Amino acid sequence: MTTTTNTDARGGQPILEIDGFSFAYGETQILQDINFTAASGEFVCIVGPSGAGKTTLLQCLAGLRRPTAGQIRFKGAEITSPPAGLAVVFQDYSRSLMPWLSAKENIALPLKSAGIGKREREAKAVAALEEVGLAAAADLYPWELSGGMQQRVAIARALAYEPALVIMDEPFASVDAQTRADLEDLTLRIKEHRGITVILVTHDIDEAVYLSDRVLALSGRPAKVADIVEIDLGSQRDQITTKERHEFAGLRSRLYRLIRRTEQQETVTLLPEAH
Ligand SMILES: Nc1ncnc2c1ncn2[C@@H]1O[C@H](COP(=O)(O)OP(=O)(O)OP(=O)(O)O)[C@@H](O)[C@H]1O
Repeated sequence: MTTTTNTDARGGQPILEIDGFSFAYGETQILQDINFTAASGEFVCIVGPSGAGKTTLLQCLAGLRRPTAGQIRFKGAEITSPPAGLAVVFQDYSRSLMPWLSAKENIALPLKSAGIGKREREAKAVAALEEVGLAAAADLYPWELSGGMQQRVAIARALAYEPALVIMDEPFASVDAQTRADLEDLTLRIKEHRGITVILVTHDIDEAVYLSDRVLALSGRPAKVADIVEIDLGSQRDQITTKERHEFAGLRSRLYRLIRRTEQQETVTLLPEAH
């Protein structure tokens, strides 16, 4: 295990450091020379064209895959397997929740593997359900809950673990627009309240601007960092007034251009040569 004493842009110990990171599936290079540092308490969204390698990067951050070059560090220690203090929320809540367990039991299950006693597991599960506004659904099964409620259970399960860093892969992609907005605001509130760091992959540029302190934009094949965009919209976000601001529109256009440029470049590369 390697440890470092780097500091982040705010002068503190960075919670996450991606250092000269590259990844290949066999001969196919997917991500190349990615460098990024997240400060404790930051909300970072990762955007990029489809197939850029965003999920692959998250899997490496979560310790589920190893980089083929470079290093990822969590609290200064190299990630070589899923580290304690880091929780993951996936898009597909229907597959991530156990259908034969109640909401409360789904949340308590990973705590059992962490060696936490029965009464404490139960207390943590109930508290986490309260935090996501689902106290009344503790004894319901996933199939008795709406999609948005199931994703709240998945978020509660991550929170019960009391992580310092939550990694989310397209967590709101499978719910309707109003539920999505509610879940975005819930995630912002939890992040603020708990002071945790969130790294979230999304296809939705508006969502990235709305949620983030910074957006990491990936582009190219293999994907590299196209830009790291500061989202200077203050810590209080509102679905209507924040999105009405001209700064919001400017940031959204800037990110769209970055992503579109990549997609156009790819189209040009794929066109057959003229004879
Ligand atoms: N297990 C795997 N083996 C080989 N190639 C893979 C594997 N998983 C993903 N890939 C390829 O790696 C590339 C990046 O995939 P990844 O899912 O990380 O991209 P993504 O940016 O998350 O895509 P999307 O936005 O469409 O979800 C794609 O070309 C994909 O086909």
